[in-house]
Amino acid sequence: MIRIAVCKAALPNLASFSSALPRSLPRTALSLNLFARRGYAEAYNRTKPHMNIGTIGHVDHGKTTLTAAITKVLAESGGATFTGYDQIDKAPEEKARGITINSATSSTKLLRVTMVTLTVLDMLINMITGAAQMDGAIIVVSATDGQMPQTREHLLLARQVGIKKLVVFINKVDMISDPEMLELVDMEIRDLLSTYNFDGENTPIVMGSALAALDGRNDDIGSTKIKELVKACDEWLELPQRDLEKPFLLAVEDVFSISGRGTVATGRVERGTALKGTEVEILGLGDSIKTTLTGIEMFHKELDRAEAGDNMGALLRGVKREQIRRGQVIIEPGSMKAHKKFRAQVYILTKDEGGRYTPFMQGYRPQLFLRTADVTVTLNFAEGTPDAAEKMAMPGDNVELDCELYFDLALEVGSRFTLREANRTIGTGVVTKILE
Ligand SMILES: Nc1nc2c(ncn2[C@@H]2O[C@H](COP(=O)(O)OP(=O)(O)OP(=O)(O)O)[C@@H](O)[C@H]2O)c(=O)[nH]1
Ligand SMILES: [Mg+2]
Repeated sequence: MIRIAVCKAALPNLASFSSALPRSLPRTALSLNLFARRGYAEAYNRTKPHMNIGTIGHVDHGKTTLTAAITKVLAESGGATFTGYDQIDKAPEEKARGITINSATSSTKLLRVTMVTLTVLDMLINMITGAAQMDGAIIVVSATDGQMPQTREHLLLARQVGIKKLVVFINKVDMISDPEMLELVDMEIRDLLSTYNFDGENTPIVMGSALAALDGRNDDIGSTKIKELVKACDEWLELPQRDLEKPFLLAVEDVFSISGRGTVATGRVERGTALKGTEVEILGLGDSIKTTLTGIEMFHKELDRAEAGDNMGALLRGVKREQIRRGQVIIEPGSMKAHKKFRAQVYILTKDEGGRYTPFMQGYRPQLFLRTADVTVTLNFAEGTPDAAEKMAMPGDNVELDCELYFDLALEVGSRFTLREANRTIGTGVVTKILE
């Protein structure tokens, strides 16, 4: 009870983290499956709305089974290609493999979702760095356990990356004979949703069995419920608003040298649009470079234009392989600056949310993850904080910190980041003031 109260107290600030695009997501000990806006070239069509929906939830609650079940049930109506359980968490060489799902319902929203499965590790890194975005989520909760620490951790972090709505799937109802038990889980999860600033009252909760659907038995708790879940996603989740109007920004994920062509940086367009032939600036982690975007590639096709939400390859004129790296950004020249010092509002995760067990003091140095960058940062209590030298930041606290990065990064007021140490997320923050 007390823990929840602590989280609640932290929420007004967390809510203000939302808005716009995610900069980071949690490290979790789970496999996370993503329905992403990537896919086969022939399936790609800009006029149809796309959505990225991730499955989240506590370990073993049935995320992978559910993903397989969705593809199976939708495959029967021609809306997807069945992807077996074994294939879902596998590591494909190209990192992401698309399975197109045409929503089976008559909805206008999820006309076409491309489901991409990533390895656990890639998924974690992508989520942390914001390279993969989720527009909505299905949170899977096992009816046998009810909410668990990762259920809470994922809700918190989903909120922090700007997910405003999600759909709940209470799984494994085949193992529950007492209907009162299901009512309890329902109530408990609605409470929890409200605690984390989701609409606990109106969020659709579907109860069923992913395994039954996958095995093709007990349709009343199996395939019927999967269809209900897809319909709920269609109706309840909102199409994302892409930051099309803002100046172009691409977070560099990877860099390749293509013989005869030059250097290509790949990554997700966080905002704006870019036309082939425009001037761009490479920013962060040292000197900035001005160059020309000589080519745009997506799904092995040459395009003239890329926009927010796209994953693109950027061919850059006269830039050597070693002049650009992961963690930098490619922007409209002059639209942003790189900084080392800033003030931030930071929420320190509790141990139940996967965070630290112990407080930390002034001068603490974790890793800061911002978009695709990962840089050591020194944390001090904001200038003017009374008794800063003795003060401690406790798990569950919301603190104002002055942050000093080891390398400069492209950031601005509103930029969001994650703090990590020894493979765990210990805090999430938002930049409130540039200091230097
Ligand atoms: N009885 C029952 N078992 C289920 C159901 N759904 C999944 N399971 C079982 O629960 C176990 C965990 O399911 P997964 O789909 O691997 O769970 P997960 O959330 O992907 O687990 P991690 O990736 O390890 O976090 C497996 O043994 C599944 O067969 C269900 O509806 N009923
Ligand atoms: Mg799994």
